[in-house]
Amino acid sequence: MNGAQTTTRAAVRLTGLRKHYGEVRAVDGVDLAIAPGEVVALLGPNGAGKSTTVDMMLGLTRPDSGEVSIFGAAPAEAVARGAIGAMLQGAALLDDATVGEMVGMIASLHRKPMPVAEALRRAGIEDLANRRGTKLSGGQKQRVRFAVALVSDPDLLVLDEPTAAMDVSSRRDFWKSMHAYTDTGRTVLFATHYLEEAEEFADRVVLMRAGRIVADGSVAEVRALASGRTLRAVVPGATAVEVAALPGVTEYEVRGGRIAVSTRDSDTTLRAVLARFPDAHDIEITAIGLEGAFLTLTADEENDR
Ligand SMILES: Nc1ncnc2c1ncn2[C@@H]1O[C@H](COP(=O)(O)OP(=O)(O)OP(=O)(O)O)[C@@H](O)[C@H]1O
Repeated sequence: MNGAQTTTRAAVRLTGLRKHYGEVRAVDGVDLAIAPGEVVALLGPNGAGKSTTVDMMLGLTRPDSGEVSIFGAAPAEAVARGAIGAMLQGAALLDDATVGEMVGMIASLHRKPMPVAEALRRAGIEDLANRRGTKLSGGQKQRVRFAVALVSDPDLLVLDEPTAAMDVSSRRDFWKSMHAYTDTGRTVLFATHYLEEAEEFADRVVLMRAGRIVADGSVAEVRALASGRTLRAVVPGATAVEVAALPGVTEYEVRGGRIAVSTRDSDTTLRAVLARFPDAHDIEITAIGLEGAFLTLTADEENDR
């Protein structure tokens, strides 16, 4: 865990980052180092502090305390150098300009942009080059924002919920283009609500809750933090007291002859179920997924504020 903390020159290094809004501790002491080439998913429930963290990384919000370093420089400098490409939630697009003009305008602000046609191709919107901002669907606008993020040919891409408003097939295409980009060794940090996107596309998952990082590691590591299995079975006549007494059980539910238990040791629990309830049938054991880990690790956030 935190393997990247030891690298000498991190792509991103956040140290003791804090941002409070009155009573709300939007970001409450975040330390994070991302090594060049890593693809990191920033996960967390609504209000966890993801967007505030991203805004501070980009120099859009000034931290109350702590530091942000992007390839060893302050955010404003990294942005001016074209080292960061950002795709923000609902970033404004120009209604009267065409897609090609918009991406071209951003390209002209940078010293070494990639050709506009290439940015459009990478974002999968070559066919929209002449379309005006007002005529774009929500998902198409997202791709235009992606092209804008790419056109400076940045080493670090920061994406806040990039696939919001995209349908399933656009989402798949988006991640395909993203892969093509990360295969060239670029660093990516993306905030998302989609656990499957984190599982599928990130090398590393950083889980935030109430302004803090509560888990950081590979998908498998984060999943293991909330390790355990769920055992479900039809067990005629089982009572709550009997089920609660089964070995290994941490949580249980008994309803209409069906039991569902969370267990630390599913082998032992299963043996006990079969010994005590020979009529048990339709037995199913499932591993806790990233979703289970997410729910466990982000539970009780209201109590933390
Ligand atoms: N400008 C602001 N003024 C006051 N409070 C703010 C401001 N920006 C964010 N907050 C609060 O800070 C907390 C963290 O918000 P933030 O947008 O960073 O969370 P998030 O993890 O990105 O959430 P979401 O998944 O809903 O986008 C929330 O409680 C939010 O209401």
